[in-house]
Amino acid sequence: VVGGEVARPNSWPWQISLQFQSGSNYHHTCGGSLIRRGWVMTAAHCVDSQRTWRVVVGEHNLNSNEGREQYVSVSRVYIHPNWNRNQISNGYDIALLRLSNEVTLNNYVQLANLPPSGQVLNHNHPCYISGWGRTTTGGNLSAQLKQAYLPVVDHNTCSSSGWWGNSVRNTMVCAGGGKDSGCQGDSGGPLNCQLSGRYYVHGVTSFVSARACNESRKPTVFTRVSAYIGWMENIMG
Ligand SMILES: CC(C)c1ccc(NC(=O)[C@H](Cc2ccccc2)NC(=O)[C@H](CCCC[NH3+])NC(=O)C(F)(F)F)cc1
Repeated sequence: VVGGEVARPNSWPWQISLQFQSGSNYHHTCGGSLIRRGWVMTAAHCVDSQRTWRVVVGEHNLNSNEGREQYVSVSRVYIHPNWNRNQISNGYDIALLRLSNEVTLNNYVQLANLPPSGQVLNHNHPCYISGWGRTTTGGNLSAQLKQAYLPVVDHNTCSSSGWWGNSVRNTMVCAGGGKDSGCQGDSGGPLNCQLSGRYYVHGVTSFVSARACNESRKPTVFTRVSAYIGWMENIMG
């Protein structure tokens, strides 16, 4: 996350860290959202390679053990069948991870609220991105979970010339476009949008400008969760 601030610990209790094994260590690579005690929603581009994954829930500082973390391995990866890694602008950047066992819910670990199928938010609807991604373009990951206020940019604006043009579809959500943005390492994480006093995970972080994470008029682009509710329910049962 470029800009924004460090989140109050566990204030986004469905936020997970997706990590891959490298030797005897694990490295954070993407975010995700806990949507059932045994299921995580993330981006397809995070998991379209053969790696040993683990999910950490209840995480805040990646570099210290704060006693709230639960570590669980991934038993199966379900990537959307239409995902094409060479055509990120086609969308379908969404995947489900079946966990090898169910996590315990508590004050630090909660399920995400998902939006109703088909819901589209209006321009400037209040949302926050959260993640451990780079804090500047080309910079380092954040040790602590960060958040930034990224209001929705409607499709009409986001797909206009000077903005993302025809690189965005209405199965995506744009948000931000100013000084604050997502950045590498935030992929797969949630766009948390407020609806009548509760937060819903309305987006899955997908892409930013290749020039600069917070390039102006290139809002962070998210997979629109409400476009994939049916697919997810089919997989999870
Ligand atoms: C739609 C098409 C024109 C398009 C394709 C790719 C991009 N962006 C990108 O590729 C930039 C590149 C980059 C790398 C490092 C630092 C800064 C920027 N990376 C990204 O946007 C990666 C997803 C890449 C998936 C590739 N298999 N996502 C993210 O960084 C995140 F966190 F915002 F979700 C932007 C647009």
